[in-house]
Amino acid sequence: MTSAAAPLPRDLPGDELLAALLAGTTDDDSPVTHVHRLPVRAAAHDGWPTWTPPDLRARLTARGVREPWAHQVAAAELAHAGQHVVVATGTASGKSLAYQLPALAALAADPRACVLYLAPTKALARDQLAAVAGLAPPGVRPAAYDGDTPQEERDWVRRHARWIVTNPDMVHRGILPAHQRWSSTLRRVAYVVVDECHAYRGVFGSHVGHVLRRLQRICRRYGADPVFVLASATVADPALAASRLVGAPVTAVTEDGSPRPGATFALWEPPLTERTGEHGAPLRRSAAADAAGLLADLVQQGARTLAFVRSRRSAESVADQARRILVDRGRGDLARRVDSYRGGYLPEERRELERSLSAGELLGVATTNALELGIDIAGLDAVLLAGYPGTLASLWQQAGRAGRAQRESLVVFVARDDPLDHYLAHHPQAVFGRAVEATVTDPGNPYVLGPQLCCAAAELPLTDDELELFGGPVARAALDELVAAGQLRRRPTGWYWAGRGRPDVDIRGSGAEPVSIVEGSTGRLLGTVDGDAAHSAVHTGALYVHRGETYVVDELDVEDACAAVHPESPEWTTVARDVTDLSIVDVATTRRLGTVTAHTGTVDVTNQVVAYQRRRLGTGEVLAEFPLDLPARQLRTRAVWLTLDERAIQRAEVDDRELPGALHAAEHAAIGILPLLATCDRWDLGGVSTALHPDTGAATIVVYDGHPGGAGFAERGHAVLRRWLTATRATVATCECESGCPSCVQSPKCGNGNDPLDKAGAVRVLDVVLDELAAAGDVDGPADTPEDDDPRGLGGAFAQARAGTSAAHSRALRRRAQLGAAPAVRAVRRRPQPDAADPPAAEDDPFAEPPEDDLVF
Ligand SMILES: Nc1ncnc2c1ncn2[C@@H]1O[C@H](COP(=O)(O)OP(=O)(O)OP(=O)(O)O)[C@@H](O)[C@H]1O
Repeated sequence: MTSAAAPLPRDLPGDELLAALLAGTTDDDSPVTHVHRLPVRAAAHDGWPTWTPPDLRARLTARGVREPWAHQVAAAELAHAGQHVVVATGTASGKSLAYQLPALAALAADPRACVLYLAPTKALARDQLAAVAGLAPPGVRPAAYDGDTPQEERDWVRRHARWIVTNPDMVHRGILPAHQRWSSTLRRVAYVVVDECHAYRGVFGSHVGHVLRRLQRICRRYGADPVFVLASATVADPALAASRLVGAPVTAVTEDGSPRPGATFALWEPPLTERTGEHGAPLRRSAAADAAGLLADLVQQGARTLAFVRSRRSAESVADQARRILVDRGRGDLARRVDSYRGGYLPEERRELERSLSAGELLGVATTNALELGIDIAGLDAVLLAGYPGTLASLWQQAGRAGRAQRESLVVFVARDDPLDHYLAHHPQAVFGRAVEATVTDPGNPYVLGPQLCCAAAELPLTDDELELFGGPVARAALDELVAAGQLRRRPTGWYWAGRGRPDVDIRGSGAEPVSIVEGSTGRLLGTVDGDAAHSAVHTGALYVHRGETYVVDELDVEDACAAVHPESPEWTTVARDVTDLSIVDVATTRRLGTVTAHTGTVDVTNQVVAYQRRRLGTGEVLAEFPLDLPARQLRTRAVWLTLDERAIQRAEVDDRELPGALHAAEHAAIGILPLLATCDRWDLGGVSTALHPDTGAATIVVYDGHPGGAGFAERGHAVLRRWLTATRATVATCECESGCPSCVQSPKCGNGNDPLDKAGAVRVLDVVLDELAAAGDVDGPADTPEDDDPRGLGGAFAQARAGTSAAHSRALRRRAQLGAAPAVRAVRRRPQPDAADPPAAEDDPFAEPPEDDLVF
């Protein structure tokens, strides 16, 4: 045991740190599946643009920026020349300077000019505010206008600030609806900065795309034509993604001129243990447990380390476990230098944690992704990622926090017991040889477009010549429908909002009202749960975890959107059981591949949470099951589905008894893998598989977007079907478990309790589908060409998918118009219980509770 005051080893390079972590393990029992070296990159400088104000240059030089890097100059020159630009260079590559230079120069040249800066997180907003305050001359008066800005300060910000730090939510709810009051600012906006633009994806991203279009429209009406500067360290095909986000051509600057220190990057998979879970499946040691051990080891090596985890609760428990390990080793002195960081801490607590980590007083911090974006903490010795953070973009963002000027750092990705993590641990090329996933947004989604057009019309009547900005023909079809539904009125001068008050549009949610969690005995509001997840997460009897504390739900009142809870720490957890029915509304695309057919289209999903199980903590043993009486919920969305005819099933050699389990297992694994190719999480997706679907008359596997109207994920899956299913098959086939486990075919959110599942059958079914794809000469757009990993390839495939989507949405809109404005959802009765002759549909439920994203406001 080391003595309490033992000196720490210092400044070990990444490969030596890794060797220290692995000391005592043999090659056979090493959890490391791959080691990758990221090379050092030298800096490329360029001269200051001639238009740089001398005092700005002096202030930057005083802060250590003696000469700008080449990409900063390239982006700044484009923006200065009036072109929309996206800076897509690495983490901590000085992207801020790329927009600060032209924007502060514009403010210096025109004492009336203003800048709107949009950030996806409060932490980043505050960080940027402080940075600009240090650079801007006094007349600029940078200020924040967000949910935390006191009412009395808001008027001041509107009247006096010339650099306004805000977010898309405030633009949507605060600025645009009150544009008359904001007119003196809006007519002077020279630049709109959209920082960390990859954060705007899926349904939220599609809404943000429209908020930016609305902003442009209103600015133009007041005579301003702002230049958009976007920034992201991790966005695939940045020009395409940024153009889609702002609705105008954007030029990308991607050549990174900043110096990069090298790193050793290890992939790590915790071993299988003796423990078993559902249906006796073997379980791996948890990623959190391994991360806590590694954090303690690294702290003991004197390495300043961040451990990224996937929930707030985990941040605290990993820090706690690491401290306990250090105390057990007699290093109480080091245990005091380990802490946790997450959203929900007071701002001053967070600032203090950031400061002490930067200063080296803290050596180890377990954090949620709250520390992922933009906060200028770099120069760390090591970063641990406990579980895949959901996107490759986030993985690189988090990994980028490690990196010291002189010595190479260490990054360790610790895989969780889940198909995607398992796949990545065994397919290094999927981490290191691949561009980040396409940032999928779909501004044509009728559930986004319609409400957004209402907002626009309520701000100022929409005119014919503005429709192009909102999607052209798709927007016109949506307007016709809104007029038919009485929400808008068509007049010779444009489309007018006909409703009362303002349209109430939530750009972050699906529209479902959030459910309040209230402590019954005190009436204290603990927090809220997303309305979509509420039935699964806070049904009566559910175990609910809030900031590390456990509560049991006494009653969920659906009408009042309120769950009453009491504190309790039982030895069990709860898992909701649900039933899902899916009916096909219309088919947008059909690809016949011999005995298999692939489709995309619109589906109606009806989901009902019908019961819950109590399961023993640790073992997962089912202790009891209780019925629930909750209403069914309905979702009209987009899906991709495969049908297999009799010949395909015969070739796969699955009999009637095996077929439901084979399809169900393939569906689970496919859902687990799709986030590899689209910026979504498995919790954004749902699925249904059945040996005989009434709408297709065949064995069917459906994967659908868990958001009303879809978010582009299903179409993305269809566009890259071959790569998606190849990776799915590899995940299932290479998993060392015998008959299915959480690393391959079990799903944490399966409404059927992961029953039935047939792992071997799934591989054979996927083989047949892949054979048919190959025989049909099917390629995933440009993505299966030799430049398979080229981000432009992904973009090309996406562009194709988008073209299909718009047409499909027009059809969906027409169809909805025929059905009447309110989407008529066909309720389908649940099929009978398992039976070889009439097997049930097995589903994966997107309504279940997702992991936490700590990024958002
Ligand atoms: N040309 C330069 N020369 C030296 N240092 C620079 C230069 N440009 C920026 N820096 C420094 O690099 C650090 C990172 O800059 P910045 O935070 O702008 O990077 P970023 O790309 O926005 O980071 P993130 O990926 O976290 O958003 C800062 O400390 C900044 O002062």
